[in-house]
Amino acid sequence: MTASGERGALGRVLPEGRRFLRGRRRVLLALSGWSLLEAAQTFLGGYGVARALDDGFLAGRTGTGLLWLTVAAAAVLLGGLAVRGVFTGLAGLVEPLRDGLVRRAVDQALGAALADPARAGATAAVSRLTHQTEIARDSFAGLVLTARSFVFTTAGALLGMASLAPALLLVVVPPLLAGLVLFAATFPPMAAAQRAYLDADEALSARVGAIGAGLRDVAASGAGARVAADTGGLIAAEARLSRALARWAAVRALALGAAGRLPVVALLLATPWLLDGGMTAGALLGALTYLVQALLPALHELMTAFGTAGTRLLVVLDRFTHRPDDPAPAPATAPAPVPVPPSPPTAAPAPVPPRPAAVSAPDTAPAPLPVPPPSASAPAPVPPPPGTAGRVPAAELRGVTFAYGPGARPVLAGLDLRVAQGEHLAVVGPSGIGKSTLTALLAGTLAPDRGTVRVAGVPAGADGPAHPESRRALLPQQAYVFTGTVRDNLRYLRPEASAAEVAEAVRALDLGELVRRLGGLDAVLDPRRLSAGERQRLALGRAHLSPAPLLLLDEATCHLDPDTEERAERALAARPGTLVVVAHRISSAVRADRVLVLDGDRARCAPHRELLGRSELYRDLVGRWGPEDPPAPHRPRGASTAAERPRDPEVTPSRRPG
Ligand SMILES: Nc1ncnc2c1ncn2[C@@H]1O[C@H](COP(=O)(O)OP(=O)(O)OP(=O)(O)O)[C@@H](O)[C@H]1O
Repeated sequence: MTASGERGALGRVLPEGRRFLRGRRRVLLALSGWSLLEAAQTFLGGYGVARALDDGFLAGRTGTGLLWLTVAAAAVLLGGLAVRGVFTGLAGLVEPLRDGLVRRAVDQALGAALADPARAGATAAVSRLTHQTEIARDSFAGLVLTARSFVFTTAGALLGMASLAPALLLVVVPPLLAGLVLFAATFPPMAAAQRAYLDADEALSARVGAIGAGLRDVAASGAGARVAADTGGLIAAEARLSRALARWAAVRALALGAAGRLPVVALLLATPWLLDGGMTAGALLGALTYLVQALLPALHELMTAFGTAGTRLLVVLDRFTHRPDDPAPAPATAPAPVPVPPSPPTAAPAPVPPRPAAVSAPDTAPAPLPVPPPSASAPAPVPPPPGTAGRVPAAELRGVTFAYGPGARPVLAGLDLRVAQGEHLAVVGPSGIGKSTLTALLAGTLAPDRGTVRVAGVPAGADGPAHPESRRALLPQQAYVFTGTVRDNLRYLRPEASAAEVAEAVRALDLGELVRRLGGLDAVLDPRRLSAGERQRLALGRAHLSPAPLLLLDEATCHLDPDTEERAERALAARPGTLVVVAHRISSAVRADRVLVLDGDRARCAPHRELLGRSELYRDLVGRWGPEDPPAPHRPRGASTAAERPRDPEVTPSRRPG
C-alpha cells in the first residue's frame, strides 16, 4: 500500500473507529481517570527526586530528602493501582471490538456465499474469522494501553519539568518532537509491507484450501510437482514479504534509538548553559528522571506498539470495513506473480490454457489449480507385445497387498485379478472396503506393498514406462474442470484431438445441450459456476477422448441421474478399450460383463446373475440398492469373447489378516 493507499485505509477505518469510541464514552472516561493517576505518579516521581536533592540532601537536611524520596516511592504504588484500573477498563473496549469483527466476518462470508455459492468455501474467510480477528483484538488492546500511557505520562513529565524549570522544556521538547516525526515517516511503508504480507497470507490460505479440495484430481492428473512448485512460490512470496516487514521493523528501531536518546544527549550538552542560568542540580536530576524513567519507556512502548500493532490494526480493520462487493483496495505491493517453473520437456511441454483476465478468480475465491495437460507429444498407447494381442490382460493384479502405512491393517491382501482387454468390470463392496484403493493401484498412483500391478502388460506405477496417462485414465468422484475453454477441458487428456473427435465425444456422451448452455466449445468455463454433475459430464467426455485403453471410473457418475449415468457408461464401454467402474448403483453392476465384489476374505468376481447365486454380500448389496429390472448385459465393441475373458477362479480371495 502506498502512502495514499494508507490514507485511503485510514479514511475508511477512522469514521467507524470514531463511531465505535463514541458509543463507549463511559469506558473511555474510566480509562482516563485511571490514567490521570498514572500521570500523577510520573509527576511525583521526578518532582520528588528533585526536591529530595535541592531541599534535602544538598541543603544538609537528610530527613527532608528521605521524605521526598518516600513520596517518589509512594507514587510508584499509586501507579500500580492505576495499571490495575486500566486493565479492568480495557476489557470494556477490546471485547466489543472483537465481537463486532467476528459478526462482520460471518456476515461478509455469508453474504459472499449467497451472492456466489461457488465461493461458499472461501478459506480467506477462515483466516479473517480467526487469525485476523485476534490480530485486531491484541493490536487494539496494545495500542490503547500504550497510547493512553504515552499521553498521560508525557503530560505528567512535561508538567513536572515545567514546574521545576521551564527552560528544561526548551532543551527536551525539540529532539522529542524530531524523534516522533522520524518515527511517523516510517509508518506508511511499514503499513504497506504489512498489507502485502496479509495479502500473501490470504492467497496462500486460499490456494491450500483449493489444493485440499482437489487433491485426488491433482494426484490422478500427475500434477503434484507442478502444484507443489506453484504453492512453493506462494510460500516463498510470503516469506519474502515477512522479511521485508522485518527490515522495516529494523529501520523503525533505529528511529526509536535516535528519538529516545537525543533528548538525554541534549540535556547533558545543555547542562553548563542551564547551570549558568541558575538551574539547580536537583532540577537537572529531576529532568533526567523524567526522561529516563518515564518519557523514554513510554516513547519506546508507543513506537513499538504503533510500529507493529498500529499498522497491523489498520490493515486488518480495513479488510473488515471494506465490503466484499466494494472495489478492492489494490495493494501496491501485492505478492509477485508466482513463478511456475517450466515443466521438463519430457513431462508435459504443452502449455496450460491461459486464464483470461475476465474470468480470473477474485482474491477471496480459491483459484482453480493449474494442472498441466498431458503432453500433446505423449507416446501413443503402448501396444501389447507382438504376438500377444488379445492375450495380454488389460490389467492384472498378482498377490497384491496394500496398507496405508507400515503398521496399518492391509486394505487389500493377496489379491489376484485379471481384467481382459475390452472387458467392462464393475467393482462393488461396502464403503471403506478398498474400491478406490484398487482403482488407485490400477492407475499406478499407489504402489502395492507386495505383489505386482500391470496395465497392458507393463508395471502400472513409477517403475513402469513414462506417460502412464497414455495407458490408463482415472476419473475420481470429484471431477476436475479448469478455467479454460470447453474444448480445452474436453481435450485435456488428448490435446491433439481433432474437431471431429471432439464432436463425436460430445455426441456419444450427449453433451450437446450442456455445451450449448455453456456458450459453445470456445466459451471459457468458470469452474465455480458448474454443478458437480456438469463437471462430471465434462470429465466423462474427456475420458471418452482419452487415448488410454483402460478407463477407471471411481464413482465418477455419482452426481448423475440414472439415465445420464447409463448413457455415459454405455458410451464409454462402447469405446475401444477396457472399462473398470466402481459402481454407484445396481444398474451399473448389471450392465457390466463381470462384477468384482470386494469383501475382505470373500472377494468374488463373476457376471451379475452368477454372483447373485454365489455371494451373500453381493445379494445383500443388491438388496440394499433396491430392486431394479436388470437390463441385458451390454457387449462392448471390441470386447473379448467369453473364452478370452477370465472367469471367477482368476480372482482369488483377498484376505485381510486379523
Ligand atoms: N490416504 C489414506 N490414508 C489412510 N487410510 C486410507 C486412505 N485412503 C483410504 N483409507 C482407508 O482405506 C480403506 C479403504 O478406503 P477406500 O477409499 O479404498 O474404500 P472404498 O471402498 O472406496 O470406500 P467408499 O465406497 O466409501 O469410497 C478405508 O478404511 C479408508 O479409511
